Amino acid sequence: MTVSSAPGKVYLFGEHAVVYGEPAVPCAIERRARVTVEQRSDDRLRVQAEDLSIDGFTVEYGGQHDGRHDVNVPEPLISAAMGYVDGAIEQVHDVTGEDDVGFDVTIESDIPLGAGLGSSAAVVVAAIDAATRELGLTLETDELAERAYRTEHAVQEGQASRADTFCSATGGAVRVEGDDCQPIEAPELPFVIGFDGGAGETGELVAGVRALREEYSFAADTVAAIGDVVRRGETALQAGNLEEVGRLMNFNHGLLSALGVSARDLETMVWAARDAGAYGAKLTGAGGGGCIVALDPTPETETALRFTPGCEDAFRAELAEEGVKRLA
Ligand SMILES: Nc1ncnc2c1ncn2[C@@H]1O[C@H](COP(=O)(O)OP(=O)(O)OP(=O)(O)O)[C@@H](O)[C@H]1O
Ligand SMILES: C[C@@](O)(CCO)CC(=O)[O-]
Ligand SMILES: [Mg+2]
Repeated sequence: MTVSSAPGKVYLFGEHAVVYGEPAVPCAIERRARVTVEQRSDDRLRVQAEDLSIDGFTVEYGGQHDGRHDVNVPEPLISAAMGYVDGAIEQVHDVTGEDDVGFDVTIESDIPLGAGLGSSAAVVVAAIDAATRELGLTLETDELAERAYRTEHAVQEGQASRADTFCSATGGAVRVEGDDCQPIEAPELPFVIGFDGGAGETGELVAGVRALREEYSFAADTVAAIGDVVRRGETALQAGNLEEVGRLMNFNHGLLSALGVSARDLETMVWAARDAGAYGAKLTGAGGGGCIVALDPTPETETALRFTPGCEDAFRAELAEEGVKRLA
């Protein structure tokens, strides 16, 4: 039995634009997906996802489509989850050369699903790491990140960046631009997260931005403008100037809004955070619903979010210095 965990993330700057080669700065947070893997004596895959709904579900299958599951979880949720786990195991078969081994996989996670905190990347990174180690192979972090990226790329139908998977594998604050991925130094960042209880479909939201970009040159300019905001944001980060970082987060949010990936609850939470005195606030991740991230060293934003209609949960997030953790 082998166990690995990997963290989720927030985007300080640059989601969506990073898919088109602009830089982005995601930061890993201490909310993790933990994946336990045990090799089977046959070639089947059995996946138990404890947190996919209140009840969790188990699905066992030998091929892509003969899934049988125990509890009443909506079919689209199951096929989405199986896409990531399937993809991760495919990478494991590929990198180890052992393509006829089966696994029992258990996923436990405290990252809300589809909410912009990188649950998919964390699950994929932890699953690939645990399953390769179960077969006696420990991947270097860069190789692990690359394999996890290929999985997200396949599930998101060819539209993914390396940002989420690199950040989850490496931990800390990182900078990603195309295939250039680097850890960066960052000052203490007082993250506050607001969660509306909802989710967005990353693949669909990315496809929406792509379509806008193709239809309107000003949408392409908006994506390029996000890149400019990120570059200024990096300078502000290096200088430890949180006021400027916050102002640029606000700008970044406005541009994401223009690209159609915000939502009413996200706007309400962003404004509640700003009114409470946060340095800045923006949606994080793919959008459409889910989470916002604000910077506030005082308790004001968290308190305000708790009383904001549409906000289901508000919490502080610590930077996760460590990416993948090998637990057993
Ligand atoms: N605990 C889990 N168990 C099983 N599958 C999970 C779990 N957490 C996430 N997943 C898979 O990841 C999918 C969510 O990925 P998606 O990329 O849409 O959102 P996210 O990664 O949480 O947010 P974002 O990409 O915006 O940061 C789920 O539909 C599911 O397939
Ligand atoms: C929207 C996006 O930029 C981030 C999702 O967390 C997609 C990606 O980078 O693959
Ligand atoms: Mg994701």
